[in-house]
Parts: sequence; structure tokens; C-alpha cells
Amino acid sequence: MTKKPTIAVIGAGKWGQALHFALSQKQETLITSRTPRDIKNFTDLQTALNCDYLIIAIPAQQLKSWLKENFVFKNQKVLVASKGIEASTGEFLNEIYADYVPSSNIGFISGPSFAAEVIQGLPCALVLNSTSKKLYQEFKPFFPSFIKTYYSTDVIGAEVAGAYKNVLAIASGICEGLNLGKNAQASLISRGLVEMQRFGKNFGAKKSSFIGLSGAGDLFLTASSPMSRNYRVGLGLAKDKKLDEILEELGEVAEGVKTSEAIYKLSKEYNIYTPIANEVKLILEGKSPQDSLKDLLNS
Ligand SMILES: NC(=O)C1=CN([C@@H]2O[C@H](COP(=O)(O)OP(=O)(O)OC[C@H]3O[C@@H](n4cnc5c(N)ncnc54)[C@H](O)[C@@H]3O)[C@@H](O)[C@H]2O)C=CC1
Ligand SMILES: O=C(CO)COP(=O)(O)O
Repeated sequence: MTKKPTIAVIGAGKWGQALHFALSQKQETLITSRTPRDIKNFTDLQTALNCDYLIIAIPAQQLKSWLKENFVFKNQKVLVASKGIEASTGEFLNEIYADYVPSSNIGFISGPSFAAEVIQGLPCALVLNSTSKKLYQEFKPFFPSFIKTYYSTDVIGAEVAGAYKNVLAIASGICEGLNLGKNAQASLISRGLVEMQRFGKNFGAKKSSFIGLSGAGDLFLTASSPMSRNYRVGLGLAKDKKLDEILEELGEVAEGVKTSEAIYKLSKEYNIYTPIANEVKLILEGKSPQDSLKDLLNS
């Protein structure tokens, strides 16, 4: 008799728990995190790492050190659930993972997916991005009927879109917080989409990823709802709150904060025009949102 494949989620934050709930609909799914949690099928890290299939939902800025300290490759198949760019080095997550997992064994989840809705079993559509279609075909049956999965080979497109939309969500939250109106917000979001596509093109991303679920889909979701943590960061900044205070109140990760630094660094290095992301970075460092608005309108 063939052994049933084993599967585990690593990281029990909001997204890890929602994915654990979703995958547990069809098969036993383990979950682990740094601190023990009262969740069904919670296990220790080593047991999780011994599973055949892993879904890793650790914030982007913690990933590099987490992999170095904990990860041992045992031919596991990995789906990355994080959305961000490493700020200290400007590395994309697929570049960081490349030191640990071969490309045939790794995929990246993208698309509009608030954890709070997924954990209620509400319908959603996700893209699994991998150079290996076989990997997609192996993971697809694990997903429950309320999640429709699509396949794409555009790993870098999915990564850029998922990371960039968090920065644009901060900008959109600022726009809402300043009461600039729906015209301004729609302009910001659509110019943001152009900007993220321009940025992605530089790294080889496909245009089609930006007009699909990974780009427009996730951007429209995150940049239009206070359910987004990044959007709420923007709302706070518009009300002149200090970043530390906003993040403490949030109590969860807002990837756009650090990702704006990474985009700033990369856009300087590769000479890419990224005006909205640059202004977000400057506002996070203390520039007044009103001054940023003037600069964006006149650039
Ligand atoms: N919440 C959501 O709706 C979605 C989140 N994501 C992405 O998933 C990633 C995780 O987000 P959430 O789970 O929502 O964040 P969260 O703030 O709810 O939880 C983060 C989790 O990471 C763990 N963690 C933090 N530092 C760690 C370290 N050094 N080593 C090990 N574990 C560590 C924390 O203990 C916590 O369990 C982010 O990149 C986010 O952008 C993607 C899609 C949807
Ligand atoms: O990525 C997300 C939805 O697709 C979650 O966005 P926030 O991290 O801004 O809440």
C-alpha cells in the first residue's frame, strides 16, 4: 500500500491558520509555529519539516534567518505563502529560497485572499506559480472546493505583484485617510498597477500576471479595504500617527512597510521609475503625506 502524503503549514499567523483551515477540509494537515498554539493538529517544527508537502507562511523579512536556522531540504515540495521583498538585500523570496529548495520543488501562492475570509470558507481564487506544472498538479488536489486554483509559470510576476500591492495599499489607505476622494483613489490604484508592471518587467515578469488575479486582483482587494493591514497603516499615517504606534496597534505584519524600502533600493539600482512606492517609503520615514501628494501631482 502506498503511504498517504503528509502536509504541514509552517507559521501560524493569520494566513498560515487560514491555509491550514482550508487544506484540512480534504486531508489531515499539520501546523507549526515558534510558540505552541491551541490548534487541531498542531505539531513541532521537526515533525512538520519531515512532511512531504510544506506551505510556509512566515513574514518575508524573517524568512532568510528562519531558513538558515531551521530548514533542511529532504526533497519536500514547498508552497510559499509570504508576500514581500527582503529589505536589507533587495532579494526576491525565490532568490532566497533558491539556496535551499530546487525550482522544481517550489511554488508561490498569489491572488486576492484575505485570511479572514478564507478561514470562513468563503469562495476565492488563487494562483500557484511554479516552473514545475507537476508541482502544481500535486498541490492542486489539497485545496478545498471553495478555492479555485490557477497555474502560472510566472514566479517573478507573482512575487512582484504580491509584494508591490502591499505598498500601494498603504498609499491607498493614506488617500482614504486624507479624504482625497474616489477619483484620486482610482487614479492612484490604476497608476500603481502601471508602476508595479513597469517594475516587474525589469525583472522578467509577464504583463499578463499584472492584469490577472496576482496583480489587479490582489491590488484591487488590498488597496480598497480596511480589512488590509497595509491599508490600515496608510489610514494611520494620514491621521499623523507615528509608525511605531500604528504597527503596535496592528499587532500583525504589514509587509508593505519594509517592501517599500526594498523597492526604493531596487528602483535606484536599476533606474526604474517608481514614484508612488518612493513616496510611500518617504512618508514612512516622516515626510508629510500632503507634501507627497503635491510631489506626485507635479511629477
Ligand atoms: N493575512 C492575510 O490575509 C494574508 C497574508 N499573506 C502573507 O503571509 C505572510 C504571513 O502573514 P500573516 O500570517 O497574515 O501574518 P501574522 O502577523 O498574522 O503572523 C505572522 C506569523 O509569522 C510568525 N513569525 C514571525 N517571525 C518569525 C520568525 N522569525 N520565525 C518563525 N516565525 C515567525 C509569527 O509567529 C506569526 O505566527 C505575510 O508575508 C503576508 O503578506 C498573504 C496572503 C494573505
Ligand atoms: O495579501 C493579502 C490579501 O491578498 C493581505 O493583505 P494585508 O497583509 O494588507 O492584510
